[in-house]
Amino acid sequence: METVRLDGKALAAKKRESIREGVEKFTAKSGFAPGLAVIIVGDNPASHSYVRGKEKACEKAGILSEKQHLSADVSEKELLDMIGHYNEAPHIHGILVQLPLPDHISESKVIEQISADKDVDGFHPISVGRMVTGQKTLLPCTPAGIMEILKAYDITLSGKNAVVLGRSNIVGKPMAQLLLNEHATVTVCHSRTPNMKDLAKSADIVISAIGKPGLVDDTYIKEGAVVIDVGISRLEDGTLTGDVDEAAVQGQAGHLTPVPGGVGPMTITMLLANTLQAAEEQTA
Ligand SMILES: NC(=O)C1=CN([C@@H]2O[C@H](COP(=O)(O)OP(=O)(O)OC[C@H]3O[C@@H](n4cnc5c(N)ncnc54)[C@H](OP(=O)(O)O)[C@@H]3O)[C@@H](O)[C@H]2O)C=CC1
Ligand SMILES: Nc1nc(=O)c2c([nH]1)NC[C@@H]1CN(c3ccc(C(=O)N[C@@H](CCC(=O)O)C(=O)O)cc3)C=[N+]21
Repeated sequence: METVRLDGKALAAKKRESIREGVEKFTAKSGFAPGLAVIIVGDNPASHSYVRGKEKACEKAGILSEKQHLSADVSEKELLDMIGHYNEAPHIHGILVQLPLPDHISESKVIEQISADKDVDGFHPISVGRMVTGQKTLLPCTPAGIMEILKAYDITLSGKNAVVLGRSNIVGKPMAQLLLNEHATVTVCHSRTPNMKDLAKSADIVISAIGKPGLVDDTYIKEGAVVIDVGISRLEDGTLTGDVDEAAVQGQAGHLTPVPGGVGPMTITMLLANTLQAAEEQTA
């Protein structure tokens, strides 16, 4: 069978245009632009490259972005104080602290310090609680972006078997929850799952968020299944690659997101959407 490529990049371009129009209306009405504070700690090149991508996207959408670069040995208190400052800043509607953080800083303390109203990553326990109970909230960008891809390609979720590979707080767990909210039957696999391949092979939808290049080949995929590749790894030659062995699943999968050009561009798009949503809610 022909594998349909799920073009996250093209969908992201379309959505960003409509977000740009929403931002323009917001700015005309309120007299100020939506504002995003991005805090990055340390000198991890991958993190800096993602943050550059976010800033560029904000600029194109008309969102004000304010970057704070802290050194890797900054104290936890200093970071918490900076977040406290942005919680009170009227020109900032969204706060993002780029992960991972250095080991001496508690990720959960930092996330809880962000005001839930400004939690554009959707990682705060209040946001997570609202998501789990099906209330309106700011949703985590990567899983929300994947839901938009599935919707844009009319992929039915209700009654389908979905298998999520990975159980991180930022991708795997919220992904499973959003699929469940749309009435899929969801299985979550992780490093202690003995029969991950069999579980994946039985699924209508496989979402891989592990970070192991090429792990998912045709032996994991049922004929016609929808395959979403969240993984991003940089190979020695500098190229980016996903968890899915694209050549192996070609012709076996019904649908497949490429890496790059699949989930990644939609993650940034949902960050823009969340920042606009947060600004609208804070000024309503
Ligand atoms: N496209 C995008 O927008 C984004 C992409 N990413 C990418 O997605 C990938 C996952 O990110 P993230 O969730 O933050 O990663 P984490 O490292 O936090 O989580 C990885 C998960 O994979 C599981 N795992 C690791 N090895 C195996 C294995 N051999 N078999 C089964 N399960 C395994 C781990 O299990 P356990 O819990 O038992 O340790 C864990 O649950 C990375 O490549 C990351 O770069 C991340 C965010 C956004
Ligand atoms: N607080 C926080 N929020 C995050 O959302 C967050 C984070 N920390 N830490 C790291 C991960 C990773 N992440 C990506 C965002 C965009 C692309 C992306 O745009 N990828 C492009 C390629 C980009 C390139 O060429 O470098 C693509 O897949 O096509 C990828 C990964 C967000 N994350």
